[in-house]
Formats: sequence, structure tokens, C-alpha cells
Amino acid sequence: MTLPIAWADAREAVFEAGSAVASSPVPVPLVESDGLTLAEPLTTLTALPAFPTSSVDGWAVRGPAPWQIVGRVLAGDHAEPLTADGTCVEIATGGMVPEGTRFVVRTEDSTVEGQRVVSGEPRKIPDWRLTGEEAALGEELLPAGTPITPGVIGLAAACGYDTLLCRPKPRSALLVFGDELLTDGVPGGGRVRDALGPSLPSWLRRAGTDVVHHRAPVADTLEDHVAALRAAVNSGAQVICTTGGTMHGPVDHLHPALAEMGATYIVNTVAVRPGFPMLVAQLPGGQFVAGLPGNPQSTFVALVSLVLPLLAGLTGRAQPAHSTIKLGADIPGRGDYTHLALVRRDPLDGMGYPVAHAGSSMLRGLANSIGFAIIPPGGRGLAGTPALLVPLPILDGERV
Ligand SMILES: Nc1nc2c(c(=O)[nH]1)N[C@H]1C(S)=C(S)[C@@H](COP(=O)(O)OP(=O)(O)OC[C@H]3O[C@@H](n4cnc5c(N)ncnc54)[C@H](O)[C@@H]3O)O[C@H]1N2
Ligand code: MOO
Repeated sequence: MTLPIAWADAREAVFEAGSAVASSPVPVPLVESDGLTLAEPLTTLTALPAFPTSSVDGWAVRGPAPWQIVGRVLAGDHAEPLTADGTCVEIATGGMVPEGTRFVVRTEDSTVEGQRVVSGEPRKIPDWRLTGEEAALGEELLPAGTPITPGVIGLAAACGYDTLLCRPKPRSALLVFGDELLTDGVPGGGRVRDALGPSLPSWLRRAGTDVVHHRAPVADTLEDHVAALRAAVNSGAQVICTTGGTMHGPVDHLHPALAEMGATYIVNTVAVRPGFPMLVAQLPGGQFVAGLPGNPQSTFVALVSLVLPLLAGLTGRAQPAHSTIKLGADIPGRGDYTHLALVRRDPLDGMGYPVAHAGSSMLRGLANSIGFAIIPPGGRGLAGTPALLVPLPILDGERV
């Protein structure tokens, strides 16, 4: 029997295996880059702003009042210098402030005589933005490995990027094993509904992959397991997630199928509860197989424990960070194993509470949880103290 490895070591092993074969950078147009990963630092191509910019509608003035109007600068115009004291130009918000300007006087703080001469008072805080106020030329704004979000895309556009050098989303496949699984209707008579086939693709997309192949269920024979894995390889998937069959029961064929395909284990059983039979192996062609245990909650323990670090490595991101949450109730440990305990965040006190109905075969607790509190080996979680948390890949707004 294989000895389970420590949970933290398992995460590190798959992260490193993924990082070793991280996808090659490709230039991607800004509007298509959401959800991808920066392959190089986002560095300014010019100072920001690139030129002194008026932040109000008004007058750019030189010398003491009154000022003779000698021109007009709209946003987008190139401003000629103001060369003489006692002159000004009308300026629009976003207009380039002419060289020689002493102040920008707001429209509402000024009077104009005969459409030619302006008087007025500048405010104490200058009403224009200096070159480089937001960022200097060549300054690194974000490191390589940053997930690209709409905020990153906007910043890149403001800097003058047309494309970003990105690591693409890994392509994934899902194979659901189990003859007992019904794909429709009400469970009974020994059959259960397949709860993973319909839900895991969405979880995988939230985790940052493109799901390119999906088969549920795969029959409980070695031949069909091998055929399904081969089809997943042929689909171009880099990460093949399987569910069920990770143990060594009469119809658990994952290990024999991996052996038949010449796979090498990166992680094979982990000292974590629930979900310990989880595994990650690599096929001779380089594809990863993530074997997620069939008990549905254990599937998700394996998703956050192994698949997320693997995807992070493949995209050149950092190992997913844990967050922290103050516990609202005690959580028991699981001896020498790490205990990943589903918690929900209470909307009133903000604390993490273990959920009811959190057995490894149940999904009721998971549906309103934010993630798993990490109870380390030999420890237990105490109410009122902070615990580390592995978040589920849920989107903002999907939980309180
Ligand atoms: N002799 C032992 N048996 C088991 C042990 C053990 O230590 N010794 N560990 C148990 C643990 S822990 C887990 S977890 C499971 C892992 O089993 P497999 O990965 O081989 O999964 P299956 O046997 O195929 O299924 C387990 C369970 O989950 C249900 N299932 C599977 N797929 C789905 C699905 N898509 N939707 C809904 N439910 C699913 C399946 O019907 C079984 O009830 O092994 C234990 N056994
Ligand atoms: O991996 Mo199992 O979930 O501990 O039931």
C-alpha cells in the first residue's frame, strides 16, 4: 500500500510539476485576455500621464492676472507653449497643459471680459496632473504571473498596450467513472445521480481552465477507462480530471488504467481527510491525470488540494495562497492527517462555521460554503481563533 504524503508536500509537488511545463507565452489582444495570466511584468511604456493634463475645464494661465486669451486646447490637442506673461489658453478637462503654464483656473472661478481677457483665482491645490504622477516610464506595475482581470486590462490599455504576452488557460477534460450513476431522473434502487458530471465543468471553468472534453459516465471496465483516457488525450486536454475509482475496489480501474498507459505518479494518496485517495499522475505525452475520489465532497477536497496548484503551476502563477478566517465554533482535528473542513461565512459576524451535512458523500454543506478550513495534523480548530482557509473557486457575489 502506498503511504500518503503530507498535504502541504502534495500541493507543492503538483505545483512544481505544473511549473516545470508551464504553457508558452502568446501575445493576446487585450479584449481576449480576461482570465489568462501575465507571462511578463506589466511595465509602463510611457510615464502616466504621458504629459501634464488639466483635471478641469478652465484656463491655463501664465504670469499675473488679467490674461489675454491666445488659444484653446481641447483633450487630444498638442499644446504649444505659453511664451508670454499675461496670456492664457482655454483648456478642457484632459487637455495637455502648455509649457509655461503657472496655474489652471477653473471656469467657475473666472470671469471673461469681451471674450478676450480673463481674470480669476487659482485654487490652492493645483488643478492639473503632473507627468508621471501615476507611474514613471518603465515602472513595473504588476509582476509576471498576475491573473488578468478587467482591472488589469484597463490598466494595460491606459499604458498603451495592444496585446499582452499571456500564458493561456490550460485545456482540461473530465471523465466521470461509475456504472451506478444515473444521468437523469430520481435516484433509487441502488443507483445514484451523477452529481459531478453536470457540476465539475463549471467548477473547472471557475478554476481557470477551458473544458474541452467531457464524458460521463465511463463504464466500469478497464477497457473503457483506457479508451476514455486516450480520447481525452486526443482532445488536446493538458489536465484530465477523473472522478471515482481511486481506491482498489472490485471495479476501481483508475490505477490499472494509469499503469497500462505508462503513467508516472506525482502524488498518490495524501494525508488529508476527507479525500485521501486523491492522486496526480503524468502520462508519457506530458498530460496530467488528476484522480479525484468519487465521494462527492472528497472530489472537491482534491480539486482545491491538487488541481488548483497544478493549474497555477501550468499558467506561471504563484501557488494559490490561503486566506484566513476567524472560527465561530470548534472544529476537530483528524489525527496525523490534515482536516479540510467545509465552512460557511456567517453574514452577521463574518466568522467561519463548520457546516452541517458535511459527510464526504454529501454535497449539501458544500453548496453554501466558501471553502475548507485547514486543521493541521495533530491540531484542532478553536472558536475565536483564526484558521487558514482554502477557498473554493467561487466568483465574487456567489456567496455572502
Ligand atoms: N476498503 C476501503 N474502502 C474505501 C476506503 C478505504 O479506506 N478502504 N476509503 C473510502 C474513501 S475515504 C473514499 S473517498 C472512497 C474513494 O473511492 P473511489 O474514488 O474509488 O470512488 P468510487 O468507489 O467510485 O465512489 C465512491 C462513492 O462515491 C459515489 N460517487 C462516485 N462518483 C459519483 C458521482 N459522479 N456522483 C455522485 N456520487 C458519486 C459512488 O457511488 C460511491 O458511493 O472509497 C472509500 N472506500
Ligand atoms: O476520501 Mo473519503 O472521502 O475520506 O470518504
